[in-house]
Amino acid sequence: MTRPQQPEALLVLQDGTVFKGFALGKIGTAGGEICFNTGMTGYQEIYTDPSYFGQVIVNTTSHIGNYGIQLGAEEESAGVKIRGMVCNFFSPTYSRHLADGSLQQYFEQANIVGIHGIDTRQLVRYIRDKGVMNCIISSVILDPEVLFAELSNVPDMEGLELSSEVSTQATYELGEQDSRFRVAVLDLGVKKSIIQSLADRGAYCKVFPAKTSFADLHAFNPDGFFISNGPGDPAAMPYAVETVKQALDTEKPLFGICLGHQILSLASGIGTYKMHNGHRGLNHPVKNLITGLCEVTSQNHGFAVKGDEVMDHANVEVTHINLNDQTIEGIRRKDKPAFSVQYHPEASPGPHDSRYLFDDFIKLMQ
Ligand SMILES: NC(=O)CC[C@H](N)C(=O)O
Repeated sequence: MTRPQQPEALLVLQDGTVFKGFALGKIGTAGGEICFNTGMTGYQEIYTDPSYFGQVIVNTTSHIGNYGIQLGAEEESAGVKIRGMVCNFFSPTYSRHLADGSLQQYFEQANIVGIHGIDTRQLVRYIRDKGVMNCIISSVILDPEVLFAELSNVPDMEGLELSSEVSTQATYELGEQDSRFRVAVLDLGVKKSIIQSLADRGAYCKVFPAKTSFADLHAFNPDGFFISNGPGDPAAMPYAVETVKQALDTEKPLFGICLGHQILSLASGIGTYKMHNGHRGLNHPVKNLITGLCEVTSQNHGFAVKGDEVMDHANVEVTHINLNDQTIEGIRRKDKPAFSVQYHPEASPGPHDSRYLFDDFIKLMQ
């Protein structure tokens, strides 16, 4: 079978390594932090997850685009949040009768630049060994040296505050108004399926912009606080740390996911650090140290909380650890009704092993 002529594209890494491939999505140039996700499915949920804002995603699954896209149902936020995409085989056509369109059109409309025809096994092994770095993709600048020079304009993820760029601008509500539980959701880049998981369990959620003051959250008279996932470096978010500190003082239940877990840790005096490579995929094994059971989890994070500082903390205990690298995956406060996990119990996409955490939060509010 002969393929139609495709526009060429280049991927250049921060250390100067060049990969050649073909353009997908919009013709253009895009740079960001290069991250790989090993999930076998759920590409649209990944691309619309606000936690990926500013990042170029390498999908290690070799076929991308083949089941098209669905508007609404498979979107974790209003529109695509990633900066760019890299894959092996990109399918411009799709076969699924429920799809609303092709991934190619979806990316074109969202101005997303991508590259395919890349040996993603080679690329992932490379960045796995060298560690996380920035990259740039282009289907218009095809001189590697010129493109490499453009890379210096891509900001470093470390120290970058991004939540306020993806958070809601105005408050909104979800769930039944006369519900037994009112939850104040601090939106640091929240995924839709997380708010839905709370609403499905009978919580009436009011979602607040990232930089909302504690006083405004408190004015909603919530039964509990939820601190969401989101992009960027948690250490660059003193405003959210301050809000969480004040929320803890109320002695009301507080639950954090991913970035929310990192913010709860910072508010408890535990530091965070940038990992050599993040955890991004659907099959990360986590051990629950309270029950002794293992969970298969969905993950997406590039920062983590400092293990030794958790261990030494008088009022914080480790509840979950990652069985691949022993990093901290969950904590709880001994002196407050507050807990958090580094991974994604809403698991959209992903396994459902960890959904009990939403039930635990509801029970704490009872
Ligand atoms: N999914 C998230 O909330 C990610 C948190 C944070 N931005 C990190 O990369 O570690």
